[in-house]
Amino acid sequence: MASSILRRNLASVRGLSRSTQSLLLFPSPGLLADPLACLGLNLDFTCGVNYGRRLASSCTSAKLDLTDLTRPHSWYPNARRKKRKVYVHVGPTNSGKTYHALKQLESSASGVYCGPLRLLAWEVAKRLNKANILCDLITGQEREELDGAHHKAVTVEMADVMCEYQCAVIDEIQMIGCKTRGFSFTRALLGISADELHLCGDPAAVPLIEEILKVTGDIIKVQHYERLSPLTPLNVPLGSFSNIDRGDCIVTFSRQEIYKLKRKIESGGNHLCSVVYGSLPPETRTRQATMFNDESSEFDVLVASDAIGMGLNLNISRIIFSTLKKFDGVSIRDLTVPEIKQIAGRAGRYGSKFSSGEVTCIDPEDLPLLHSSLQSPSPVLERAGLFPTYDLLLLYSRLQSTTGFQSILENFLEQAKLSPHYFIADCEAMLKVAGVIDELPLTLQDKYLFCISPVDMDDDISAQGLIQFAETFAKKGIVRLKEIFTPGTLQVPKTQNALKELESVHKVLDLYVWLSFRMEESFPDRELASSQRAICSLLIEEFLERLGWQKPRPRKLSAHSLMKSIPASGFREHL
Ligand SMILES: Nc1ncnc2c1ncn2[C@@H]1O[C@H](COP(=O)(O)OP(=O)(O)OP(=O)(O)O)[C@@H](O)[C@H]1O
Ligand SMILES: [Mg+2]
Repeated sequence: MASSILRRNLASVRGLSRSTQSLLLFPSPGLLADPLACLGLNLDFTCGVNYGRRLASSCTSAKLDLTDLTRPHSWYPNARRKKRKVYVHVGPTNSGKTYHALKQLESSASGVYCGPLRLLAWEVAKRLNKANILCDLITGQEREELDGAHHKAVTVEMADVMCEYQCAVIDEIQMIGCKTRGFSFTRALLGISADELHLCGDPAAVPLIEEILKVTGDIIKVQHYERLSPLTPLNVPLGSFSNIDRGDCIVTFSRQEIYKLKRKIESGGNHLCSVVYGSLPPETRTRQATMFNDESSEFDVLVASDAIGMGLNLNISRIIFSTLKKFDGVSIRDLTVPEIKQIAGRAGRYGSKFSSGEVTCIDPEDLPLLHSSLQSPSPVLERAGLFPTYDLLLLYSRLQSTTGFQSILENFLEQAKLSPHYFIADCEAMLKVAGVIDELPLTLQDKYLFCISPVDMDDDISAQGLIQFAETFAKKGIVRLKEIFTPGTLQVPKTQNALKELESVHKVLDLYVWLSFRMEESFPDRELASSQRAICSLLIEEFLERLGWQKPRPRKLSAHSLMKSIPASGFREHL
């Protein structure tokens, strides 16, 4: 058969990852699997022009459609060789879903926890290691591997689909429907090769999971859970700010509003506020949460964005929504039912200081929406995210007349064929990166890597950081951090703008660390970047502690004293 000859030919081609070569030999038309498979492998993508021509003509004569993504389950031969027992733990927030899945993980000989956030991976690694179960921590920006460990806590993007486990946990599985990150959950769901797979999340994901797994031969068992402690929606709004009490968490969605509320509450003289929001470094978010949780700390109120919606274990007695609207990057919209339930569910965590929770709003007009949302089931998920693999894009690129990653990706996505249970991930952010690096003399693999890197292109400093890294890499093949950033020049921010700038500097250093794990020789200064990144978060915390509060407070480690500061950010002018 022409297609099997083609597969054999392709499998011997230099430049395809080992996993892809084996998949090409796997008898499936839905070939060229794993979206993230290439990332850990050292690939050589210098296939010549002749190869491109040969491949193009082979594909045409074999009528092999590279854009056919209708059988993603066949992309993962390791998982397909198993008849996995899939346990789906579903229920409301705070019902013990993750707790029960982790108990199974702990009692297994080997296993992996896949979470949606670095904070969750950290928490699980810490928990297992404390219980004397050696557990590696692997995220895009961290690799803490322990001799003899058979367990791993990872962010879902880092899940290894080539490894064999006795037990695997995928937490917050309803994120499979997330338009940007859903495809990584699909990949973990279809691809992890484990005897037992535990999925935790919202019941709204169950029909989709059952549908997707119909073709895998896995055995599925759904376990329903009830909330462990009561959550009461109040009939009255907060009223005056003098009603703010210990253990309250005020939720709002803009950074500016968070600091405004913090100042307002602290000016009352009775409370100090910890803050948690998305662009704070994750370690800062954890430390702010720890300070709020600590009964002996004076920071007894939390002001947060929806960044608290997942993961952090917080001693919250009452959630107070300052608004039920949020700007989602395009327009201002109402919060969805799942968002409201997820955030409200942080109050009254089982086993915390507050055994029952309450939820209310500042604006009385928001109460009806709050009440109805808490009583409504989340809308059933209909489709899971999907994204083509690098290898697939590489093969497809050989059939195109352009070398621009942006147009290759756009053309591919336009032609992609999917089954009704899937959607193609929103790759607007990737296309934005492609748009700025496409002209550089980089291989497709390098471009792909920069495009999937965790850069925030809406943040000017982060975007400039990425461009600087890509340009220097294209020119010299090696990016020394000191050429771009002067270590020892960071200082405690004095204004909101300086704070925002420092958050962005942290993101750029984080990006360097991320790149260093994938192109070790070209980004050799990982240690320096990590230490500067840690200093950034300490300085941010120093600022947060000083803000709105004049009384000096002893600290074990003063970030300020760590360095003598000169300019606001250590990055040279172009950053
Ligand atoms: N049987 C149990 N014994 C002791 N503690 C428990 C038990 N079940 C749950 N907990 C604790 O209750 C809290 C909530 O449990 P868990 O995190 O598993 O809830 P969840 O359903 O996963 O919530 P979410 O949807 O918010 O992630 C955790 O601190 C957990 O350790
Ligand atoms: Mg959970």
